[in-house]
Amino acid sequence: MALEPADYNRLISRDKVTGAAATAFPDSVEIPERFIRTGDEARAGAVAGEDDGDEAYELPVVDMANLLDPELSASETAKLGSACRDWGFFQLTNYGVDEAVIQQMKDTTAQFFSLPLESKNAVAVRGGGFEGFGHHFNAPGSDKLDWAECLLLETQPVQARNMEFWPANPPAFRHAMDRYSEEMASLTRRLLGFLAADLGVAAEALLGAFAGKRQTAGVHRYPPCRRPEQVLGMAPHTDGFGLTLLLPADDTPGLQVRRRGRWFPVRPLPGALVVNVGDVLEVLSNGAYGSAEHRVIPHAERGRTTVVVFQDAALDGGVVAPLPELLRGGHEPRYRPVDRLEFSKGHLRELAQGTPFLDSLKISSSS
Ligand SMILES: O=C(O)CCC(=O)C(=O)O
Ligand SMILES: [Fe+2]
Repeated sequence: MALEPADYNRLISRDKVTGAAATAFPDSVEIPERFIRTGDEARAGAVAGEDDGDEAYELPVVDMANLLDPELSASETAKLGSACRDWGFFQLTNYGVDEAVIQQMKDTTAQFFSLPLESKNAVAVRGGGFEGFGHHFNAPGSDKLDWAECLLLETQPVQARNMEFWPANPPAFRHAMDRYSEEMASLTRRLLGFLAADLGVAAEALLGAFAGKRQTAGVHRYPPCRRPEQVLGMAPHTDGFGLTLLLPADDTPGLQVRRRGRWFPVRPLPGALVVNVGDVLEVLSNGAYGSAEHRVIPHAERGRTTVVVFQDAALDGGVVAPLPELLRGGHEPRYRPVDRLEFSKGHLRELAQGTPFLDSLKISSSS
């Protein structure tokens, strides 16, 4: 059974950005209580690079031009595979999308966020729903807010769009998002061919799992915060879809990836996308790829804007399970199959209450 946007509306609670929150952002010396994360586990953990000198801690970089070059493709595909196995994250360069589409997405996003709050609230979340302009998801057990504002939209398939949440101002936003969304869907298909080669399955098997599935966009703005150690731009989480593609609209750092217990800051390369494995792809790959936890820390002086696209996936019948091809030849499944809707509920429960979900699907090996 497919998960309808309406299902998300019942599962997710988002808050409208109020005038009080909006005035907290520019004047970030006195942080309102609702944003303060002091004592929060979410802020815990060593950050790599701050205290460990020469250790290499950069995210792997994968070059799409190399993937497409017959002479370099095999070694670049191996690099892509090892990034997905070892990090669950990589930066993608030379990804071959028309620069004008990227630039218009960045420009219209910046214009949208610079509008007065009343204009942005023309597309505000409604009734604690999922789509529209607001804060990120809120955990029912906690009323803490992220130091961020965010526009969430269903972008693919086209019939799933709810245009009342697509900003009419700036006037070029809708067109920009439409084109950007199409480009990201086709880039995803290109990447899936190489991921399939790395996993040793037919390209159609992986492409089939993503074909016709939802694409959701998250447009995020993290205002500067003069007390960044007190707040979070986004709490630690994994992404509950197949694959995530993130466009940094500026060069402000802030995203951190958890690997082997430490947080690794992502330094966006000019002209690169940040791509990561979501929970669904971890299961499809039978655990070969890992969906890594990540979080956002605001910058003390500079705002940060990102445009994120989540590509969903599932097997026939709307089931999330390891690709059957990976189980041939006696390989045991490492996750039990679960209906896509149950999967979303489990993931959202994890976001809200911290109950680990993917772990609950893992089949412990009998040997
Ligand atoms: O904006 C970012 O850097 C991260 C956003 C993110 O993790 C998400 O939207 O799931
Ligand atoms: Fe994320």
